[in-house]
Amino acid sequence: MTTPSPGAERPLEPDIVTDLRDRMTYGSYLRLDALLDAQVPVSEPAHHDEMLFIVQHQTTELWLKLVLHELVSARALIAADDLQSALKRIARVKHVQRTLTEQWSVLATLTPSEYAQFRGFLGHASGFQSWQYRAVEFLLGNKNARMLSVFDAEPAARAGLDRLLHEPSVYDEFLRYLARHGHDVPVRVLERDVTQGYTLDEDVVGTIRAIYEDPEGNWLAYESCEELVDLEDNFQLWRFRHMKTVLRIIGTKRGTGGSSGVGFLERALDLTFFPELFAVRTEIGRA
Ligand code: HEM
Ligand SMILES: N[C@@H](CC(=O)c1ccccc1NC=O)C(=O)O
Repeated sequence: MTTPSPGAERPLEPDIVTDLRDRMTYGSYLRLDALLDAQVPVSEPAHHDEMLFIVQHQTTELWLKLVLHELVSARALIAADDLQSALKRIARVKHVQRTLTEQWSVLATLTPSEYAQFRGFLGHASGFQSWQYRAVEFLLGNKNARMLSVFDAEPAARAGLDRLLHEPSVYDEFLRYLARHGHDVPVRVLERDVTQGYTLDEDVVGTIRAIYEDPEGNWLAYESCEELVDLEDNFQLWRFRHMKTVLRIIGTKRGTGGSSGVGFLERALDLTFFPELFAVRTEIGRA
């Protein structure tokens, strides 16, 4: 084998298609014109590091689009008793979450001095106004109608969120699945007002405990519980990295969205989507 020398031209294989007139191409299929035209800095003169800031947010929104696509599908599959397929969707979401959590290290290369030079151009814009992020929170059960008010000027986003607010979450559907498959789930839980955030029910802890005390007898339900725990764990890791990245970039300044800043993000770490799945850990092995 000879190693090609650095300056050597790599020959094109003879069958590479080069006449692409009137054919679908990479760029046309992926709408790269629109996608790559969408990075528009607002700082004047344009600050070098604003590109990083924009790309970081846009890639996050693209991944959130996939997360929503998968979670909406997972919820429908659970409702249709196809838990296996739902778990495949959730497995994919978990990989996306890991990518999103890792991605914070790219933004962490933005220093406080660099960010301070263009932060003022962002006005009151804030991640708090990300409708896709709010949609994921709603789908996972962290419902809060007050979060809708920031979308008054975006009717399509508001309508989509309002619909999700009134629909059962992934966890609501999981508990209904358990009830359909012989597990004790109180009617008050099955018929709860799904526009409200989900709160712990002691009887459901007992139901989950029974599943954890006999994994072999409840394999699919048991595995599903653990997948949901992974999902929440990953979500918390993303929140934690966000909070820590914000701390290193703006310290404890107030947020552009009007919140207290890091304090607000820290409080979000106390939230739990699937309270019984965590409460059961304290019970297991107890008399
Ligand atoms: C320099 C980088 C960043 C800073 C300083 C920052 C700061 C903040 C602050 C202070 C808040 C609280 C709301 C407010 O008052 O504005 C917030 C919320 C939020 N940020 Fe960021 N952020 C940064 C990057 C990002 C990125 C890259 C994303 C990804 C999309 C993001 C997504 C969010 C979301 C979704 C919320 C709402 C969280 C919730 O409601 O629990 N942020 N951010
Ligand atoms: N809330 C941030 C600003 C910010 O990060 C941001 C601004 C515009 C669009 C998205 C943003 N990302 C997350 O909050 C701040 O207080 O500096």
